[in-house]
Amino acid sequence: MERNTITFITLNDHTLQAIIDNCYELGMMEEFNVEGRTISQLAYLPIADRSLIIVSGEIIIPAIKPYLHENCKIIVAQRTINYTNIREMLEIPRGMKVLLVNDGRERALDTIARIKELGIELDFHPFYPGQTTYPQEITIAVTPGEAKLVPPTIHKVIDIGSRVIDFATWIEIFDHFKYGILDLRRLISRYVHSVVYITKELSDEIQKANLLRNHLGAIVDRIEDGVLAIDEEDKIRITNQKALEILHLQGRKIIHQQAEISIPAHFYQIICQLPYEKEEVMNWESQTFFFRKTNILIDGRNFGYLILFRRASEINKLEHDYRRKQSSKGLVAKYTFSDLTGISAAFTKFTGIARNMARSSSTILLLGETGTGKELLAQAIHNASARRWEPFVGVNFAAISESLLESELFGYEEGAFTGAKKGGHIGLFEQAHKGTIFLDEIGDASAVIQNRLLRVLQEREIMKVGGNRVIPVDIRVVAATNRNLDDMVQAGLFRADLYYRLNVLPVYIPALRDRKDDIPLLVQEFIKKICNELKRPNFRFSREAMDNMLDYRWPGNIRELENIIQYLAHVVEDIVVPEHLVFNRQDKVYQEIPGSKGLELEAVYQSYVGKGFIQEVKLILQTIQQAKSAVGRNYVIGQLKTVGWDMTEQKLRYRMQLLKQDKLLEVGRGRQGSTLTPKGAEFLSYIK
Ligand SMILES: Nc1ncnc2c1ncn2[C@@H]1O[C@H](COP(=O)(O)OP(=O)(O)OP(=O)(O)O)[C@@H](O)[C@H]1O
Repeated sequence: MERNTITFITLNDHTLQAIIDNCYELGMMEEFNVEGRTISQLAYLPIADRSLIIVSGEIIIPAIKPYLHENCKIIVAQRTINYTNIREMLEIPRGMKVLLVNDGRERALDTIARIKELGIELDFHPFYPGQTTYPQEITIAVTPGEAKLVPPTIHKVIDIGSRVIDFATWIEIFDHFKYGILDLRRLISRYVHSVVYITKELSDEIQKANLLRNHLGAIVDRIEDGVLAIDEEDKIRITNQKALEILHLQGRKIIHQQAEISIPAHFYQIICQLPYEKEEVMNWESQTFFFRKTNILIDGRNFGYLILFRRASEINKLEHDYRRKQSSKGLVAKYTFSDLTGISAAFTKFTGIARNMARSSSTILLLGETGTGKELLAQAIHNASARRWEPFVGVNFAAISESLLESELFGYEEGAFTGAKKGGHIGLFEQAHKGTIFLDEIGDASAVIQNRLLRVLQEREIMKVGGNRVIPVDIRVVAATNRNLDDMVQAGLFRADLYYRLNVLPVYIPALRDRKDDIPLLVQEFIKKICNELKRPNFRFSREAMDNMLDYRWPGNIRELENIIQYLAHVVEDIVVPEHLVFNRQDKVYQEIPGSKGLELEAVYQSYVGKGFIQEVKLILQTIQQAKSAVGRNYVIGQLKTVGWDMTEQKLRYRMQLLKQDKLLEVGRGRQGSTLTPKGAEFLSYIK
């Protein structure tokens, strides 16, 4: 039997191509001879005699008439979008604003209507030549084959291809050729086949989405915060086991349910009132919770909000564990501004300045006499800064021997020198990464160390001893000294460029004699603290004794005051009188405070070896022993110089303090001298 011929005539090439492709997809080549022409081809490609003409729009009929036989039948095709191309569109979140771009207003509106018929719920805005504006929040465009008309500012273009012949038109074509019911069935099955294809694709997608959702569920369940995601229609979209446990909803299915009726009423009230993007503390069921509420934004559109919540007690535990871990490494700042005692105007002023400076990340230089509280203040600054959860690392330049200092500060690589630990060593700068490094007694740093410090402060990177890689470090520097750095710079003892790097935000801490108003309060605080430690009743000062305290010059500042209270706690019953005060007495000797445990001489010896001090300690003890009577620090420094050993007063004070702690020395206050204890003499002969 001769096959029927159908000829599609369209205005442009790509519409024709899309229609012919669709004929292949639907298997229409088995039913008909299918031909296609654009209007411009009609002049040189004639149409077969008995062909049925199908035009893509009424508008082109007058233009094609001259090329057609008189009695030929014309069908105006109804066109619809090609289902096989809609998958990408289904991935756009429901309700989102989308630009529908076509080559004319009517065709744009028609395409929108067709898409809507498919049940795709997007908020379409038509766009066609001649239009210049569209809602600026739109980022996605859908177009049936007119991608070239999409405005360039749109991020994503989904081309669903040119529209094809709809089902009703195919029936009209079949009817024209008087096809029977069996043929129609074939047509329907071809159509269904193409729909099944897209359904299968979709079901694959759904399967993938389900898998992803299960994955997501497993991940969200592992989060230790309670999680609730609520969409813009107040439906619960995501939750986790922790949230269900806190809300007593275990075993209940609340996903896709209305939040207002599924969540306990008071909790629901709380989450509705929460501000966005801000940590908030709220009570629920007499427990304190930390909440955070965040908008869920996808491609600029709001899809509801996410709530994360956790019991404050759990956060405190975390903090506690963290602090314990850090403090086992010795990297924690214990003190905060509330641990600083004082009421004087000078105290209020310098603590106020320091508190403000804490907020910035700039270098701070603390200047003040010994014992004025520089280290305490450095810790308080760290704890008031944004870095408070990160390490606080202190380095005392008077306390570490020169030979160890470089590797302590910068670390070393494995094999850097004989005796270097396997795996190398992480230096203090690296340990302080993200936190604060406190450079105490910076005036005591040697020229070599000053040089290397300058490089770290300039470059914010370090190189380990024996290493060749630079390691970036993010640190906040707080430095302190009781020496006059200005004078040291003048005398060429301190690098001017390092001084300027350190002296960014200077804080001057006044001596105790210049803030006498603080003395009674400090006395009170130390009595409370020390008596509590010793489990003894508090004592008090007579008016005369307190007057003496106010008149005294306090060369050792608050440290000295604390030591005096410590001493008094051992010798005073109830009330302190002027005779108790050591600085009033002629002999000026502290009585020994009982209760210390002796250390094994070897252990003491090893501890000094470990600090790199043993040689210096030996010299100091020898010098004091040879003097036969109590000697002051200046005497020791002078004697050490004669044997070629240069030592600053600060360094000597620190070492003598250690010797005193180990009960090897009896160190007097101020200008009182120091003598060896019997244990000190024993130790000296042991190390000799
Ligand atoms: N405002 C204060 N309130 C309570 N205690 C304080 C205060 N200032 C200092 N102290 C105490 O005084 C002692 C000395 O303080 P700190 O070690 O911080 O002084 P410093 O200036 O760093 O001394 P140095 O220069 O000798 O190293 C510490 O025991 C500290 O706890």
